[in-house]
Amino acid sequence: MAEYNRVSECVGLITLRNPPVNALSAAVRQGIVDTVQRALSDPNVKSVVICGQNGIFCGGADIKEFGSNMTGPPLIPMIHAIESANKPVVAAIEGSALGGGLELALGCHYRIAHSKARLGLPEVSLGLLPAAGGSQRLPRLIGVPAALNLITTGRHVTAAEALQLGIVDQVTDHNTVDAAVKFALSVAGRSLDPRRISTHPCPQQPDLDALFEEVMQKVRQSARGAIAPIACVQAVRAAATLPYAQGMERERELMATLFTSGQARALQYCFFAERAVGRWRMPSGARWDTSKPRPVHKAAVIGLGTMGRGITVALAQTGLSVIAVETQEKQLMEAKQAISGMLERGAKRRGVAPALDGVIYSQNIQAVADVDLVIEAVFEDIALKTKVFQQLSAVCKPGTLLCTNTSALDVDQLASETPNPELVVGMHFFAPAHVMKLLEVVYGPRSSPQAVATAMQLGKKMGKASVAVGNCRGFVGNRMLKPYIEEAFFLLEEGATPELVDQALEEFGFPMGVFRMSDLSGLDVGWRVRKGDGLVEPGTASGRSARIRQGRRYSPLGDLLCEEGRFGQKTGRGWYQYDKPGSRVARSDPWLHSFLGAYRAQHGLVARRIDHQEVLERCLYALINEGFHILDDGIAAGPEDIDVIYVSGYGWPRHRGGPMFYANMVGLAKVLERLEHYQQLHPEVPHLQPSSLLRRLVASGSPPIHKWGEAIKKLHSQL
Ligand SMILES: CCCCCC/C=C/CC(=O)SCCNC(=O)CCNC(=O)[C@H](O)C(C)(C)COP(=O)(O)OP(=O)(O)OC[C@H]1O[C@@H](n2cnc3c(N)ncnc32)[C@H](O)[C@@H]1OP(=O)(O)O
Repeated sequence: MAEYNRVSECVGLITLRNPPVNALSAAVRQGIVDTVQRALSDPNVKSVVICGQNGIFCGGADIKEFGSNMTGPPLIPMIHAIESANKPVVAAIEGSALGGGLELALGCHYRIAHSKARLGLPEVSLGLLPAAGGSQRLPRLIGVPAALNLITTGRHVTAAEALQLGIVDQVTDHNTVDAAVKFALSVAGRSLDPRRISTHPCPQQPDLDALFEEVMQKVRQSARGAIAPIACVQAVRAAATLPYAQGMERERELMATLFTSGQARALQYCFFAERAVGRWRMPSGARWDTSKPRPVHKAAVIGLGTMGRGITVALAQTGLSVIAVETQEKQLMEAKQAISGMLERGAKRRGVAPALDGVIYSQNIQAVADVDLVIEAVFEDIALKTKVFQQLSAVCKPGTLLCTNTSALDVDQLASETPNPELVVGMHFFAPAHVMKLLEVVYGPRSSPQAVATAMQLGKKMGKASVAVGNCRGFVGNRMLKPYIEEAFFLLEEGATPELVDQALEEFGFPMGVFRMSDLSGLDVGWRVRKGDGLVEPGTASGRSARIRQGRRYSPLGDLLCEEGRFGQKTGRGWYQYDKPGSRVARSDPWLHSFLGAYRAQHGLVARRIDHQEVLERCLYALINEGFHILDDGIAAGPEDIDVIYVSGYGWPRHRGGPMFYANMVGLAKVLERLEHYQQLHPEVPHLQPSSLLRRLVASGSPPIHKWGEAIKKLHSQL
């Protein structure tokens, strides 16, 4: 709702009240309509100030209302009434003015912002466009290029940048409402005609067509199939080329298509899923709201290879003191140089001082004696990690949390090697660790809730999408990736090429298909894991039996490439060829195609035509099926956890919401039917065997994704 007061005798003060972000719910919109009318009809009121309670102006439309029948006064006429008012209306912006919140402020005649405020039109990230006049007013106010940038990226700007762009009229370090009231008094009685943005023409822009063509091309390239950024460009184009009323009509048409689109649903689901994963829970019943994190002031990183360096940077950038340990002097010196460089570049980008003094380098593990938390990032070898954990247990002060960055080893086994297994959790970062958003916090049966709470809080401080998951082979992300990669290998055996598979996945929205990604991360990584699992048999034994290992279908294609020294980009050859080792531009490799032909002939395989649909169904449904196993095993608490992991760490296109959301959109019955179909064709592939949870969900009527939690609980209790 909105509260009305008269202050300084002749200023009507309207305060938006809808915690936590004063979203423009039906009640708030009604409150604004009523209070604005009251202020305008009160002859004692000379000017009006609109502010938000609790230090935030407005977080925009209430996203929770979007799925339902929207009631209450619509935004556009409400904002129009403010702009047309015959008394000056001033927006007092503290905290955030985002989306509909900024559109409301753009309808006001003046905007005063606190220096710490952030403003933006982030609708594009929810699959929408600023459709309460924002796409028409902002270009008129700040010009087409700047408006295009803000509206197509959804980025938030600081108050200082907003002032420079001309979005706000004044920035204050003091009480924003007081400043706005003073300002409102000073402008009472002035002509408002020049202050009504909708009446302005768009500032002239030379070569408008070329500008829009260039931006459209850029947006299409980066959108990876998302439709909202394109609609945003079209809406701004309308602002630049049409009178306001016609531009508004175009804005409405474009929004009508976006508003009900699957992409908007997916993106809005992601918004809430990212917040939901912070409310973690463990099978033991431990939860985020009953588990208190320990304070972490000082941390240590053991092992300064690629991962350790990135983790050190991520920790130092949060303001923590970090002890970075590497036992070999040469490696330590190299790491110091690399970490300093990363900190300097990061600080330059963010316009702050680099936290170089926050990191102390040491060759001696004794240096970590007084830290609150250690992250071990040594080579992936259980004997080495066990030794490190035993040393840490002896050296660290009581209560120090011991975390491992392992991506493949058993966190429980490591915990069992320490006298305090309750203090051990996995913190699985993704390379490069100071850049990638995802962090899997892996708990074992003995990890204490406090240890999980501490790792989750630290992840949040580092700006990571932190997801608490149970301990199993590959945790959540890599466990689901395994069947996805295996299906891609099988498709090559059956007649596909890396180019075909990658094209299908990239058209779906992945930034890179599975083979280009494998070339980037290195084919030797998977080879080492398969060797460790006893799956690799050197040489090229032929016939069907060579492709059945440990009782299931196996493709040795990746191993054969590694035997040829083709490790991907780093060797200049992999599934593709590169100009030179380290080069990033993948080119089709005729050698690979004849290798595949010879391989098929040797194994008696006849290549058949494979289309994009089959690539998507085989790779994605196998991955999704593993996701259902993970939910059934209680490794992930809910589908949101899996989806956040895939969107923030594995390049799953955000506008498709994550694998489990995608399954929900496709229809669980359809996913089940296709898995059954492929399982019949490939009975020796266990990962195509539909998970029992998927079957049970379909049998119980395929509940929508937000009801899976209840369904899983119910289905488990019936077992
Ligand atoms: C057909 C015509 C229809 C016309 C429709 C008109 C369309 C208007 C366009 C819009 O305005 S769309 C909304 C645009 N706004 C945003 O995208 C902002 C989203 N919010 C944020 O970015 C952040 O929440 C924040 C405002 C910067 C605050 O960040 P902070 O880290 O402090 O808190 P959070 O944890 O993110 O949020 C707290 C709590 O509030 C919920 N919430 C936030 N914003 C909204 C919102 N706009 N609507 C509903 N709920 C919102 C958030 O979900 C958290 O609650 P939860 O229970 O933990 O999930």
